[in-house]
Amino acid sequence: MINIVLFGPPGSGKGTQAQNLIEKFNLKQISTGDLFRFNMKNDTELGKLAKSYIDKGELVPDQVTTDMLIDELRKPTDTNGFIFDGYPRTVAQTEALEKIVKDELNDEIDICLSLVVEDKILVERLLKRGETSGRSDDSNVEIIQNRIKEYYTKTAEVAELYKQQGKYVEVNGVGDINEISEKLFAEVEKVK
Ligand SMILES: Nc1ncnc2c1ncn2[C@@H]1O[C@H](COP(=O)(O)OP(=O)(O)O)[C@@H](O)[C@H]1O
Ligand SMILES: [Mg+2]
Repeated sequence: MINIVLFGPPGSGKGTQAQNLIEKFNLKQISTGDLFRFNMKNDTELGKLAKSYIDKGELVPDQVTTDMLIDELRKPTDTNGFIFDGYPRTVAQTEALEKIVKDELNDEIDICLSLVVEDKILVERLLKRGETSGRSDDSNVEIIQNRIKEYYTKTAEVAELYKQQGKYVEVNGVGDINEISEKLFAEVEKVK
């Protein structure tokens, strides 16, 4: 089993790179953002709750997000491992994930791959994605700025925890998508 945390600010390319990692290593992606969007589209109770945060560019509370992640992880699947995309986003979630992976998979996180992209490029990418994604949180600059602010105030410190464990690797997220993937593949190969 190989378990990867894909880390980085909104728009850094986590979703894009997760697709390539899945194909390369036969992994299952667990994207908390995608799971919330699925629930919002289907207008579930969870979706309605999530929407009240996501539309403002805020993080959904830890407990709600973690419960949803556990449900997803418990679904039977034939996989070589997991890519966690968009989770953990807080210190509490990082601690929760360590416990979940141990309890549910009898395993641990092998590596935290962090995509580094400057803010100006993030905003450009997210506005462009908003033209076609229909995502309410990509629709205007204020919401996007708030998401980036949430990242720096609540999420960036997650990196420190993985650094302390010697599991943190930064990769430049600007440039050709396949070249970035190759760099990520090489880092995964080292811990596989
Ligand atoms: N290396 C890259 N170069 C240019 N654009 C990119 C790159 N990686 C991703 N993008 C674009 O940036 C936007 C955000 O990417 P995405 O993978 O959805 O990021 P995240 O999941 O981290 O929010 C998308 O529109 C995507 O097409
Ligand atoms: Mg994403």
